[in-house]
Amino acid sequence: MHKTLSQYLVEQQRQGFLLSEDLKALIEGIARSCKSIAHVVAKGALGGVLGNQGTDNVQGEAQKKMDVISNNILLQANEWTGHLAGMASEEMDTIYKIPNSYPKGKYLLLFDPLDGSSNIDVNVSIGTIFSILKAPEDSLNRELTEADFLQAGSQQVAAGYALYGPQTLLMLTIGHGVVCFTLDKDVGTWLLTQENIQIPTETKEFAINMSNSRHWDTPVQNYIHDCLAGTTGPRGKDFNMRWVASMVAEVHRILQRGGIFLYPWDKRDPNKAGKLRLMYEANPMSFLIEQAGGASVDTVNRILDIQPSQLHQRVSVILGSKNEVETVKQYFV
Ligand SMILES: O=P(O)(O)OC[C@H]1O[C@](O)(COP(=O)(O)O)[C@@H](O)[C@@H]1O
Ligand SMILES: [Mg+2]
Ligand SMILES: [Mg+2]
Repeated sequence: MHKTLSQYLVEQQRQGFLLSEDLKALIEGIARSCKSIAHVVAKGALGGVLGNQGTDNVQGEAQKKMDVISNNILLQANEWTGHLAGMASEEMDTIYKIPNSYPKGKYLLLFDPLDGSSNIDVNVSIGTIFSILKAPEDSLNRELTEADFLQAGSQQVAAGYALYGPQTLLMLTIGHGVVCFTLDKDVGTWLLTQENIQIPTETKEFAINMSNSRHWDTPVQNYIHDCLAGTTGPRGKDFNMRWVASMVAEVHRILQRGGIFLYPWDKRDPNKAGKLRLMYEANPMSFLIEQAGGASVDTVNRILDIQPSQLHQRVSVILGSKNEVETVKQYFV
């Protein structure tokens, strides 16, 4: 018999893994929101949810209808529960403070409501990424500010993602390893299907958007060049390549069978630190990857140690199998 998400969380509490009632209920609430999003995603053209919304988000990216729908589902499902002080999302200009008419809680929820937007209309895997922080103690008796969210990824108390693919999955860490739940759509329940997920330390598979290669920095060019050289090159082995263009799908593959994922800084827009967002993508994914025995860096620095200075901050990301990340780091020193 598979355990349900609630049974798993109660068990974690009993084992003393510092899981408050509020945090437990918050995670269950996020999982319920992801179930709703999965339902809408699956309707596709029948639900009239494909295509563009006709608006841009704060980062100047065209929003898909599903970006906006998913964002609203997460806001509406979690604002009234009393577990949160505020929320922040890739799709909102600034933070969302819990309205005064609702009870205020002690956690902050940050999310990428729909990751892999370019894949929505072509029926390729997409997901929802989330990160939970504690609101600073002193913020509970005053107006919440953006600065309250600017905490290093190492401060996360939980993180995870839902993956809307051939199966609907929920990957979760509360700081004690990584577990995976599969949505049983017949009964609408998340059931525990994998525990103690461990990323193999070695790999022969990389994921990078090769079309950007002429814009890469020299260390990235050198690293990929050596991978492509295969058995006759300095790495002495043949590599395979994958690029789904949904970070959730790439990270999921790496959590299952190892690999390395790179979305590095490049010269297309030299003032941008990278494409991916630190608070909504890089931090939660880095927490999961480290909890599964992998590594995650910008170039040489651990992503979870970065002190954010802006809510929508971007970052260069290199994550995956530990020894391969270590190898890439050597190209930067
Ligand atoms: O289209 P590109 O440049 O290959 O970028 C793909 C990357 O962009 C992202 O889609 C960004 O996520 P959003 O869809 O949430 O904007 C990542 O999931 C993915 O790794
Ligand atoms: Mg994303
Ligand atoms: Mg997104």
